[in-house]
Amino acid sequence: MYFMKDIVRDGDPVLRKVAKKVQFPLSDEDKALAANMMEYLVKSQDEEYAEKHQLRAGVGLAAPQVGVSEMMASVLVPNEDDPDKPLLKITLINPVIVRNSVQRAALSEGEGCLSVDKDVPGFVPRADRITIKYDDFEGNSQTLRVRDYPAIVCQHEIDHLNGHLYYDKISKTSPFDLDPSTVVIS
Ligand SMILES: CC(C)(C)[C@H](NC(=O)Nc1cc(F)cc(F)c1)C(=O)N(CC(=O)NO)CC1CCCC1
Ligand SMILES: [Zn+2]
Repeated sequence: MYFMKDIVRDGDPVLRKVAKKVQFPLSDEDKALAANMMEYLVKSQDEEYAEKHQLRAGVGLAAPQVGVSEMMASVLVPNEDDPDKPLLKITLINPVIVRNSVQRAALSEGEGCLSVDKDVPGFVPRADRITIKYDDFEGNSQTLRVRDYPAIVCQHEIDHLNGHLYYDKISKTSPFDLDPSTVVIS
């Protein structure tokens, strides 16, 4: 299980590297890494456990954030209506975004990051819909099409694998200006 002490913070060079592709068959270490990353997200969304262990409730976690420069990220987007049926629960291995909609989207509250302790205000414009090619645990290539909030989370995590942080994408000149055609997601 990871705790906040295990999460690498901005300033550590590992967050600015392009991570290495994961090799198949998965090593025991990589299997454990995937399990531990998803476990963090599950436990951090359990209010009682998160409170007890002072965890920030996470919807996504990328391997570089726990100090492992490999192309693996976990995503767990809860479903307000039914906690037992998350909107998206997936481990993305060697993910590549192969299609971006022209339509842009941004979270109305801006973004944050488990690895960035400071608050950086401003809209983070992203694609509203994306198609991701990734490998599953057996090494088979899979395709995932996501839109809106789950797509924002996937883009945020895949950025981590390529050394990007959310605030890199906030406009320096006008952080709260948005192209009028951008979908604002609350
Ligand atoms: C940085 C933090 C504020 C902890 C953010 N959580 C979040 O935005 N809210 C949240 C948490 C839940 F558990 C359930 C829920 F529906 C909403 C987050 O996990 N990330 C993931 C991250 O830092 N990955 O590297 C930041 C988000 C900003 C936009 C997408 C991911
Ligand atoms: Zn992040």
